[in-house]
Amino acid sequence: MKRGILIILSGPSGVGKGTVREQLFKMNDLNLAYSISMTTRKPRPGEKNGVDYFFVDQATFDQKIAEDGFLEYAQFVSNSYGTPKDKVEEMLNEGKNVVLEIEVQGALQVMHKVPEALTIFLVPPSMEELERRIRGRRTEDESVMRERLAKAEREIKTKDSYKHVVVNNTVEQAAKEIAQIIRDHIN
Ligand SMILES: Nc1ncnc2c1ncn2[C@@H]1O[C@H](COP(=O)(O)OP(=O)(O)OP(=O)(O)O)[C@@H](O)[C@H]1O
Ligand SMILES: Nc1nc2c(ncn2[C@@H]2O[C@H](COP(=O)(O)O)[C@@H](O)[C@H]2O)c(=O)[nH]1
Repeated sequence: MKRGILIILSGPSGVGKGTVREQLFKMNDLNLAYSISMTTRKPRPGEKNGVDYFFVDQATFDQKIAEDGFLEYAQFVSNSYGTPKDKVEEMLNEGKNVVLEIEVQGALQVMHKVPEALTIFLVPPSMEELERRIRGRRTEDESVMRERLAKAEREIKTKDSYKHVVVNNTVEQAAKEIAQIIRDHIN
């Protein structure tokens, strides 16, 4: 069986990565599988363990680091996030095109380890719109939101490290552009 490809979908918090990803997963020809990350962040209302994330405490996360169990991991605004590597490997071997929806430090680690990965950076139409989106989601308190927005300014400066940069004007347009990038890559 042909091995799948690794796809990194990165971009600042609140830009719409998760929303665009949901749209992409409706396109069956892309043969996508989602890598569920591990995090020490507390679940938001509606988030499910083993679906949105594996929610763990810091000791469990640190144990996973000690076992060399992550493809990449990073600290993001007071919480740890990482990609469990065994599952990614399994899905790639099953021929799936595996999507990592991760922040910039982790993305740079994967680019180093897997230079052939397809890397896509999603940017907002403007910083004002990014703030509107992250505020509109109502998942973070004011101080965390400010930290995420400050980080976003720095993250966007790394966009040229990615093979593709896509503006998330509308979910449909961004998903369509990313789907085409993936199709061009796999076909
Ligand atoms: N193109 C768009 N136009 C308007 N609103 C959007 C668009 N894309 C996403 N949104 C909204 O912006 C908010 C943030 O989106 P989402 O949670 O998908 O971002 P994210 O990049 O995955 O964030 P995080 O990295 O923090 O998980 C959501 O309320 C979502 O509905
Ligand atoms: N480096 C990694 N970043 C990850 C991973 N899983 C998610 N993320 C990114 O963290 C921020 C914050 O996420 P949130 O769910 O708290 O809003 C966001 O940019 C995610 O894409 C991971 O495994 N590694």
